[in-house]
Amino acid sequence: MLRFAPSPTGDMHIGNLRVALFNFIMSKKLNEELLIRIEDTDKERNIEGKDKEILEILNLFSIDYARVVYQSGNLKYHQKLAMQLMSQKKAFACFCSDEKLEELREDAKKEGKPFRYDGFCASLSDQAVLEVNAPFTVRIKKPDENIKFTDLLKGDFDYSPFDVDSFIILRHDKTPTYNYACAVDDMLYDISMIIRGEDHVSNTPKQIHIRNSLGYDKEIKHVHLPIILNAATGKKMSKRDNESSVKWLIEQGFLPVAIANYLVLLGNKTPSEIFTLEEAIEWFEISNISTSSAKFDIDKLRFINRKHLSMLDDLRLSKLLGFADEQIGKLGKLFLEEASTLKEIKEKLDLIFTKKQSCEGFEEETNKIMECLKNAPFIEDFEELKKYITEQTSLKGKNLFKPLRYVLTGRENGPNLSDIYPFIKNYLGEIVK
Ligand SMILES: Nc1ncnc2c1ncn2[C@@H]1O[C@H](COP(=O)(O)OP(=O)(O)OP(=O)(O)O)[C@@H](O)[C@H]1O
Repeated sequence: MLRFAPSPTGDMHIGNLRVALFNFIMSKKLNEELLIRIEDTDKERNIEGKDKEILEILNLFSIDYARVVYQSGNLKYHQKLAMQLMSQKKAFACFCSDEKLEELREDAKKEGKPFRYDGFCASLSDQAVLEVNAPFTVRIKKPDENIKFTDLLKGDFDYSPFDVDSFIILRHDKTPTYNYACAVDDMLYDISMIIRGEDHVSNTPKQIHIRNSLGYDKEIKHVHLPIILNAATGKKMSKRDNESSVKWLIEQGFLPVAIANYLVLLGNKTPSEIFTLEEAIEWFEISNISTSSAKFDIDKLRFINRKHLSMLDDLRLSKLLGFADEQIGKLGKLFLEEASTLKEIKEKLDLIFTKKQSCEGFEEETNKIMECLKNAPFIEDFEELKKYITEQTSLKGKNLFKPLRYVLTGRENGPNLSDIYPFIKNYLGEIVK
């Protein structure tokens, strides 16, 4: 089983989505199930409703999963297994106060060394532990040997016991810390491959050490994907960045298929530039992913979105634009030279259908054309339409074309009227109302 494990701490961004997509693709390739695990143990950072939003986004992208679990639901296992570790002397009660730990941190800083726990409580006798009447955390003992693992993308890693340290697994309130809950859950759900962002590389030896200590010997494969950076700030994308939020991109009119295409293409060797997820499942290889971080390039996404919009079925596009007429889908595609999203196409359509004022400098001509069209019979062809208006109004040349374009499209430039007309001829009454 594979897993995608988001925290419900903000809007899902495209860095998170890329991880979800790669897990989905690999679950299909390996013919294994995908688990969604909502990592909600850090109560203070959780935001109400974000879990539901994440699941809605996964559905929108057709990322199908076998089940959803909430990490907080496994508290009893986290605690039970911590007791097991304590009884086996692989973990110990730590009574060190926050103040003392802060002092150790300060000392390490002064010496230019990384902070490590000094091991004081590791050697307390059982009797001493029983006699101390103070709150305690549970720490796992650091490993005796180096923790090694191979990342399928980044190669071999080797961490000394000093790197791993004796770290807290249960807090004072006996809730699990991030690494502990994560390691236990990956074991409980029989996860075979962990695909996540490289911000988790340093967590991996700790999580392996926890499972080793619990006697779990099934090897889990690891893939740490490069981080996607915010193009403007050059920093790791965060759930607080609006313009990388998946919700925002969808609201702007980017198609899920295009966003997925962009995210799989980004920093990857692919046989073509434009593809669907189903196609990507055919040829996807972890080893083709670049190990360097990538910047989110919205212009590239706009280009890919245009391509997917142009490939959409006309009726489907029209429905996405709020109509149910394939002619409107065809019309929408005409605007793809200048529009890249559903929202931008919709803006052009709105200009056609909203009530017009008057074309500047051609007020009289505009009125004449409007009146003429209001009384016109149904005209099939644009050449005939021009002829008809000229016959009725004597307008021609610039005096005909400028106001006519304005009357039909609500603007002074854009695709050829002869290209637009076939798709709007059925709506003429509405357009000149
Ligand atoms: N900028 C990023 N690029 C690529 N992957 C990322 C990025 N940020 C997070 N991830 C990955 O997204 C997955 C879900 O993580 P999580 O929900 O904790 O997101 P987060 O953005 O790190 O959240 P928070 O900012 O609240 O810690 C993890 O596998 C994480 O490694």
